[in-house]
Amino acid sequence: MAENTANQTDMNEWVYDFSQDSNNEESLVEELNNTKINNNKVTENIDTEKQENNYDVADSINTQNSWLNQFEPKNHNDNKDKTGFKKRRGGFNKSNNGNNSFENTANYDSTSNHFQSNGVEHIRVRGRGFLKKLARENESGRFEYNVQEGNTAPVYRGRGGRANHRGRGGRLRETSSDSCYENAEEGHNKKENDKPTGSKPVYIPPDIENKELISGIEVGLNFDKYKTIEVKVSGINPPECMSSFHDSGLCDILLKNLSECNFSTPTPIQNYSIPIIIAGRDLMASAQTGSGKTAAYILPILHNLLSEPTELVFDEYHCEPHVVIMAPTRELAIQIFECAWKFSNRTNIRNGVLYGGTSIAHQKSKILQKGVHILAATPGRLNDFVDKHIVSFASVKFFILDEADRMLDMGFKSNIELMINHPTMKSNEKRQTAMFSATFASEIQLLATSYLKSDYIFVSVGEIGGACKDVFQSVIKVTKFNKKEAVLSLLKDMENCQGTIVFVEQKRMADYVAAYLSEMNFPTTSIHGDREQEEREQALHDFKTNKMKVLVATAVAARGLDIKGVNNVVNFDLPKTIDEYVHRIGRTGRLGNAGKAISFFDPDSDSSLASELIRILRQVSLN
Ligand SMILES: Nc1ncnc2c1ncn2[C@@H]1O[C@H](COP(=O)(O)OP(=O)(O)OP(=O)(O)O)[C@@H](O)[C@H]1O
Repeated sequence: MAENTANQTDMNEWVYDFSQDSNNEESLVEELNNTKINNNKVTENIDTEKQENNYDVADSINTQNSWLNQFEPKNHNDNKDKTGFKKRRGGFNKSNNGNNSFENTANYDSTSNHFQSNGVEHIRVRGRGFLKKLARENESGRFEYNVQEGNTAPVYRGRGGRANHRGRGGRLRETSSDSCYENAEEGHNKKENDKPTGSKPVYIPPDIENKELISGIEVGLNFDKYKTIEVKVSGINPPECMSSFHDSGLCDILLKNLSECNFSTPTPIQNYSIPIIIAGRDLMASAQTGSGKTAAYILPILHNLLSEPTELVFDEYHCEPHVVIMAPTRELAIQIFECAWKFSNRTNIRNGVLYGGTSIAHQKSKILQKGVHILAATPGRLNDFVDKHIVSFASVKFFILDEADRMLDMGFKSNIELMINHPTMKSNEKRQTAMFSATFASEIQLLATSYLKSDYIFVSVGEIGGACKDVFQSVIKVTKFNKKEAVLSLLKDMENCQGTIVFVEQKRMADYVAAYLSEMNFPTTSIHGDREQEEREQALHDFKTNKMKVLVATAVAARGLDIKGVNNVVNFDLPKTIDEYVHRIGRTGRLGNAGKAISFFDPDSDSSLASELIRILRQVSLN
């Protein structure tokens, strides 16, 4: 019987034999259950029987709460912490009182609902109406939350410890009735659907201040391998692809910006997309994660705006962007905005971003101040602005769907259709439309064609939906009861766990795992849809600046996020679909850099993914 910890098994011992052609799903599942892969091998190493190691099996087996109970800090001696707040069912409150094991948790995040034992009291904030927040500045100038009934004072938060300032060094939460009702967004916080309370703190995000943080990933050793990837192009009369940025016809100012951003050689998706978009053609494109799809559409769009300038229409009530870029998550919308901003340097191009969880008034004033040429947005907030006639599509030249397959699946489709069919939106024929993703199921491709001109071009770089080959993938059999220890072992075994993203399926699990790892002295933060937007951005900031070594995330961080120094992705829970797996592991191994992805395969819950998982692993091993 194998030992109950991940590090007691040699992960290379069991090599999956890809020569056995096993098409039968059951046998694949069995294979996964019994042995297998690492670098496209599956290893068996975690025994399911030592569950009691984690928690009391007898009273909890097979119930969700019991599964969560294993994360309960061991020293709880009553159901309430000293603040008087009841512990969550199956979970816990975090406070630094002496009653629980979090008193020594040095590192769990720095924001309001995460624990930090720096001698400052940090209380988990449980939602509006349940816990009132009081901003109190501590000695370092940093704000924290205190529990005090009846206090609804505005709360300010500073990253660098400066109060009453916005920007990276200080952020403002205003108290207003300006509420967000959107829901068309991944990781959307349900609390945002609450009726306005009149005292809801509204988050005003910082302006871009730290250019270093948006400077992008550096080219890795395997960058040259991009040249060997097969590219397929279909459609009538496709424009010639380019071979260098200097060939591209992009205007000089953009070439200068490119060189400042250390973009010296285009990636294949850029080689093909840039000429196609410059030529005015519609495009559906697929290329592996981390291969530069964002610049592949931003650069030709900027070129068009600069070489064929048209008047920007806006007044104090509304604006008419020339370019609308849709993304499924807030953080991705921000990232696209930052990318456009970076390449618009020295031009008169104005960029804007709209996303939920933030002050509507603030975003409105931002885009109406001077108008915007390029607007990156999440669907819910954009729809809201369109409904309120703040944004009109009357001047749209380009409509872009990033993560297009996600934008057109059931979750977002109706929102996208609302925009595409909006009375102010130009017809397919009169606007240019482009769609990008690393995954593109054929039924979504079919649906997508109805939004494109009939002579659109389709480009695929490598296998559509294939995993990035620079990610070393391994799968370990771990049952749910042993995952906690397995992830701990993995982190301990890593020479340096800096830059590790741990993916989980449930929002509350993200908090539990993050709290547990913090307790085990791994500086960890979390991002998921139940966190306030300010906390989500703070978590990403802390992870990007290496303040936190580990980021525990739900699907909200699976797609598109481009973070330097992500070396490892751990699938604590495997996702439900193989496409999400491909996107998750694509947070590492970007732009020719090597990365590692380790997935816990639980036969009880993951067998439906087994055959697809093996297909993806085989693809990589065969090339
Ligand atoms: N030609 C280039 N030269 C140097 N850096 C580049 C180049 N193209 C893109 N990059 C950088 O590569 C990183 C990945 O780019 P990007 O986020 O656009 O990838 P992507 O294909 O959209 O990934 P995903 O599928 O995960 O969304 C970014 O940091 C970007 O700045």
